[in-house]
Parts: sequence; C-alpha cells; structure tokens
Amino acid sequence: MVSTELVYTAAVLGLVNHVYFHKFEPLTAHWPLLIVGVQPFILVFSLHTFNLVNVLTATTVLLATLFTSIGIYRAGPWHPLANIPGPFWARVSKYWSLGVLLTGEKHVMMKRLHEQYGDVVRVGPNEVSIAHVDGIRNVFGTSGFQKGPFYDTWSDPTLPTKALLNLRGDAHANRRRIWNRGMNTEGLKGFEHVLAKRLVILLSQFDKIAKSGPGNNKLDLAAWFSYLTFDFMGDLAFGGPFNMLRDGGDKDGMWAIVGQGAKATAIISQIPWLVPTFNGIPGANYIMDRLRAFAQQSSENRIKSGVGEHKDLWYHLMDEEGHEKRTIPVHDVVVDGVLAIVAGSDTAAIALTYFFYRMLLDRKIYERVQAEVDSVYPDAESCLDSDRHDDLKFLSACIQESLRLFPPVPTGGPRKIPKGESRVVAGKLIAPETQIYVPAYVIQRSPVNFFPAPDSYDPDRWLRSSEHNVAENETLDYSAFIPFSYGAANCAAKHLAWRQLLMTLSAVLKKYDIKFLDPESKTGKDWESTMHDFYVTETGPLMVEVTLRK
Ligand code: HEM
Repeated sequence: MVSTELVYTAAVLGLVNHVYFHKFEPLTAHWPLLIVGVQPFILVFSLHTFNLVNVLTATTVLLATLFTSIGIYRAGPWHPLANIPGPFWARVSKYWSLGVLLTGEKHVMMKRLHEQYGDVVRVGPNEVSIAHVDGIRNVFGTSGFQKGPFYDTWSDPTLPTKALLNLRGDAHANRRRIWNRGMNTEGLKGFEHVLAKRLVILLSQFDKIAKSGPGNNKLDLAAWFSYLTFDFMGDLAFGGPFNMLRDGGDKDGMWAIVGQGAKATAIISQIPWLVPTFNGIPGANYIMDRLRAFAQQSSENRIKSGVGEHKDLWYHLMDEEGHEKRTIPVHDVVVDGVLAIVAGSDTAAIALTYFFYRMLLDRKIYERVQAEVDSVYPDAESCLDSDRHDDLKFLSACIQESLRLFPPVPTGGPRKIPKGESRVVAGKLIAPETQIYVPAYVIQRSPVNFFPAPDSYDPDRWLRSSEHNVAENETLDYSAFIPFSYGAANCAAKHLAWRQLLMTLSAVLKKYDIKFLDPESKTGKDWESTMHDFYVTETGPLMVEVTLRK
C-alpha cells in the first residue's frame, strides 16, 4: 500500500524542482535527468519504504507535478509573455514547435499564425515571432539582440573555435571584418572567375543532355543547380574538393551529408539543452564526424596546393595577404569553410531552382526575360560578363520577386533579449530572455508591405516602383525585403550570391529552352509543395526537358 506521505512529499518535490529549474535553467539534459532521477530513490529510502512500487509511484507523482506545474505557469497569467497571443500548446511546450518543424511547414504555419493573431505571436513558451517591419531593425539592427542558443548547436563542440554564424559580439565583428574584406569588389571579381569555370562545365553537361534528343533530354534542375553551387563553394572554401558537375552526381555523398546534417541540426536546435547529451552518445554524431573528416582532409589539401590561379575564400580568411596583426588560426578558417559550404550551397541552389520554377509556370514572363538576356548578351560567349549585369533590369526584378515569395531561409533562427531588461520590439514591450523570430517568408508576403496580390508572382512590381517612388495604389516596402537578413550578421556573401544568380541564370536562359517534364506532378507545377523549411529550405526534384535554342 502506497502511503499518502510518500505521494504528498513527491508532489512537493515536483514543485521544488520546478522552482529550482526555473531559477537555474538547465544547459544540458543529463544533469537534470540525473537530479530528477535519483530523488524518488532518496525519498523512499528516507521514508524507509523502499520497494519498486513506491519508487515508481514517487517518480510518477514527481514528474506529473513538475510538468503540470510548468504547464500551468507557462499558460497562466503569471508568465511574462502572457499578454502575447498564440496557440495554447505553443505557450505550454517547446515540443509544439518541434512538431511543426518536423512537418517542414514551419514557414506556412508562421504565416497562418500571424494572419490569425497579428504582428506579434507567441510561438513557444519563451519565444515570439514578429512580422512587423519595425521588428527587423529592432531585432537585427545596431541596438538589436545577439543570436539565441539555436545557433550554438551549429558549431562543432570538439573544436576550440566557432564559425562566423555562431559567434556573437566582438568576436563576430572581428571575424566578419575578415569575411567582408574577402567579399570586396576585388575579391568578388576573383570569385567570378572561379564560378565561370564551373558554369562552363554545367553548360557542357546541359549541352550533352539537350543533344541526346527527345525522351533523353531530361534532368533534375534542383539537383544540377546544387552540383553547381556545391562545386563552387568547395572551390572557394578549400580549393576544389568536389566534382559533382563533372560526375553528374554526388559520388562522395557529401551533398547528402551536408543536407542531412543541416536538417538534423535544425531539428535538434529546437531543444538546445538536449544537444550536449546527444553529443555524448557514441555514434550519434556520425554526420558531424564525416563532415569533420572531410574538412580536415580538404584543409590539408588546400594548404599543400596553395592558392590557385584566382584567390579563393580560404586565401582571404587565412589572411594570406597579411592585413591582420595576429596570425589567423587554421581551425577558424576550416570551420568557416564548412560554413560557406553549408550556408552558400543549398541557399543559392534553391534561389536558382525557384526562379526557374516560376519561369516555367508563366511562359510570357519566361520569354520576356529571355528576350532581355538576348539583347544584353547578343552572343552566347559574352553571357558570363558581369559588367553588363546592371542592364538586366527585368531579370533582376524576377530574381527579387522569387526571393520575396520564397526566401531560401524562410524563418531563420531566433535572437535573444538579454537577461534583466525588457525591450520594446515593434511597439510591444517584451520580457528579458525572450527569443524572437523575424520570419522573412511572412514579412515578404504581408499585404502591409507588398500590395496588391502579395502571394502572386509579379516581377513588374519592382519595375513599377523604386526605393524612393512607389506606384499609385501600391505598396512596396524595400525595408521589408530581407532574403539575406539584415544588420551586422546578415548574409556575409550577399553580393556574391547576387552575381552568382545573375551569371548562372543569364547563361542558362541564353542557351536553353526549358519545360516541365511532367507538368501535373510534384516534380512539375506542384513542385512548390516539396519545399520544406528546415532553417534552410529542402526541396524535391524539379524535372525538366532541355533543348538548345536556335
Ligand atoms: C541566394 C543565396 C543566399 C541567401 C538567400 C542567403 C541568406 C542568408 C541569410 C538569411 C543569412 C542569415 C541567417 C541567420 O541569421 O540565421 C545568411 C547568413 C550567412 N550567409 Fe548567406 N545566403 C545566400 C548565399 C550565401 C553564400 C553563397 C555564402 C557563401 C559564402 C553565404 C554565407 C553566409 C554566411 C557566412 C552567413 C553568416 C553571416 C554572419 O553570421 O555574420 N551565403 N545568409
């Protein structure tokens, strides 16, 4: 028979644990598990009632009280975010947002929530999402906030350094200065030559496929654009470890590894305090181990081979020109090299693929943009010349419109308000230590920022308006266009990405006619439904027929 004393004491312990963990937030799962796990044993021993039933009862009562108490506190009026509307289960548990993330539909859910609840929505026990243009400046701007614990899960715990994406404050500013130097006008010109070489391979592979005649002239555009962006990022980061374009596939499995790694990290980063425990499980980090081995090997090769014909990103990040007072540690450059591959491959590939998907949905727009490319580049040989990019007005508007409708990082990671001070964000006072999302996908589809028809593909909206002069009866808020984020930690390679998009798209548009292979399918007109938000977007294949233009 279980004593009432045992039940009551276990319940009180549950409440004490809640107060304790509320005050001292756990940074790992193993210590809290251990602490909570031993208490029922200590309790039954101290009451001299040790047997299995009593241990199980004490454990159940303790956990039930602990979780109920946490749930009531989070959902109740005492919580500092109680005044912010949001779905009930989002307020109570982080597992709600984990569930949403696992569906791949986080971006769509965020949009729906903002339509239902307004500009500021509570999307987790201690998380809000802000879909107001003022939130962009308040959160990402100079007096904004540092990155939240979500970003810590993206760094390798075995290394004595972090990648640019995971750094904060002065450490971030110092590393970013070196990146910015690499991305200056001269640096970008050098990278263009590197890209041009890969583009020539892409075009020769497309030529072969196009010439293979009806029935065989088909390819997966999403995969081929990924081969291009992976090869290119590999060139920049480590002097060329990939040859996916040449092989017509992912022979070494690195694309898959990076994709799986990014997805797994996005999932686990919803519950950052589980990460150190997870990392401690032998074999659990198979993906990270493969990435680490790849980075190690590639960096050794790059050090041996030295800089090639054109300066790569390694050259700049390693400060081979000697601008910095201190010597840059090799591991800083290695982690940033891996970051370039993770941050720069899928994002650019998705932007390229989504652009073409939109072209294939609207033949008139496709023909218009092709006509512009023909007029700017009358002969195919010249279409890698970036000096004419300013003349590609309609192509640029089409790219802007694709990035507006589907930013490759649709929701992004959250920033965190520091301890001790509430802050006003988009006109709302928000409690300390709250994590804040500013989802590009939602903001860029809001009728307040882009009107009319914010969900429609209308590249001309960018031509009818300019930054200083918006067409009558329209809204086009340039400050709400944030596919590369905003502020000091925005995309470090924004200008490179633009050049990459313009060069690649004008070359492919110039040379080929492209059509859906199977229009009425998920690889055709319904391809957008395969786009899933796992921090960076994941997509299915986009199957097309390619023919050489006359
Ligand atoms: C169309 C292509 C691209 C898009 C839309 C894009 C978008 C973004 C976004 C939204 C962020 C901020 C992420 C966050 O705060 O959570 C970011 C950061 C970053 N991106 Fe890109 N990106 C693109 C291409 C690239 C390329 C080609 C590189 C290659 C080197 C790159 C390198 C980075 C780096 C290093 C960061 C971290 C910056 C920092 O924390 O200071 N991106 N990018």
